[in-house]
Amino acid sequence: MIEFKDVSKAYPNGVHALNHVNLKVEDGEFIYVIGATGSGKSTMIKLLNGEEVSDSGQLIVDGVDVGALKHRKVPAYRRNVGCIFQDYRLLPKLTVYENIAFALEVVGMRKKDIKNRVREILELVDLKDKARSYPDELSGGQQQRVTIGRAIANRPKILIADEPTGNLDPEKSLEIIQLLEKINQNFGTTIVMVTHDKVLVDEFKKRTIILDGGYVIHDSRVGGYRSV
Ligand SMILES: Nc1ncnc2c1ncn2[C@@H]1O[C@H](COP(=O)(O)OP(=O)(O)OP(=O)(O)O)[C@@H](O)[C@H]1O
Repeated sequence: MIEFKDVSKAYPNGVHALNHVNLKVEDGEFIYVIGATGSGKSTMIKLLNGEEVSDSGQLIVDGVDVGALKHRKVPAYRRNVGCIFQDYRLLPKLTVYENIAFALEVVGMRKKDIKNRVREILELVDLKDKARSYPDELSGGQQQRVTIGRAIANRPKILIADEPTGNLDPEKSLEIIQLLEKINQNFGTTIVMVTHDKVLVDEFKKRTIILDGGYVIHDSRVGGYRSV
């Protein structure tokens, strides 16, 4: 479970990016976080992946008080929280296979297990035929599917997606949301997705959180832009 308990975060320049956020996300939920530019969405994600620490309040993820994590424990925590971004962030000199395998090598998985796991992942993200390709030989949608594969390679309990369809056309965006839904259903992965994509939010309705000026101003179980 993810629980924000009265969480506030200001940056050194005095901007209050999040204010008294209270939010509970149960295991296996798939939620959207929406809001205008500067409303605090990325800050929420940075707190979740341990990149930033709140000034007050508590963020509990899977029983871990993230703000109180010792520096050396952050990498282990991050293994449980997969992240994908708008700008893919693949390693350009590694093939698709190697990009995914890398995430498993760093946690010390055996070579044989890595091979099996990467094969499974490539099947899931429908890129078996691109294993030997390099990122710049792939379309945007394909690159995003590789990053999703890499993010879930370690079977994290939580997957955070920061505008995963931001650079994609509607058809490719649809593929990405369908893939995320499959991961959510097949593995029970909790998914928190920040998005500006009104069409997706309206068509694939899910619990939707709206941020405004760092405040949660709406938490709709019905979802969809029109109903909030
Ligand atoms: N590192 C930083 N230092 C200072 N201010 C920051 C920093 N990061 C974000 N902010 C400010 O905090 C506020 C919230 O920013 P945040 O990036 O969380 O918003 P967002 O909702 O993700 O915006 P966008 O949709 O444009 O990505 C904004 O006013 C922003 O200018």
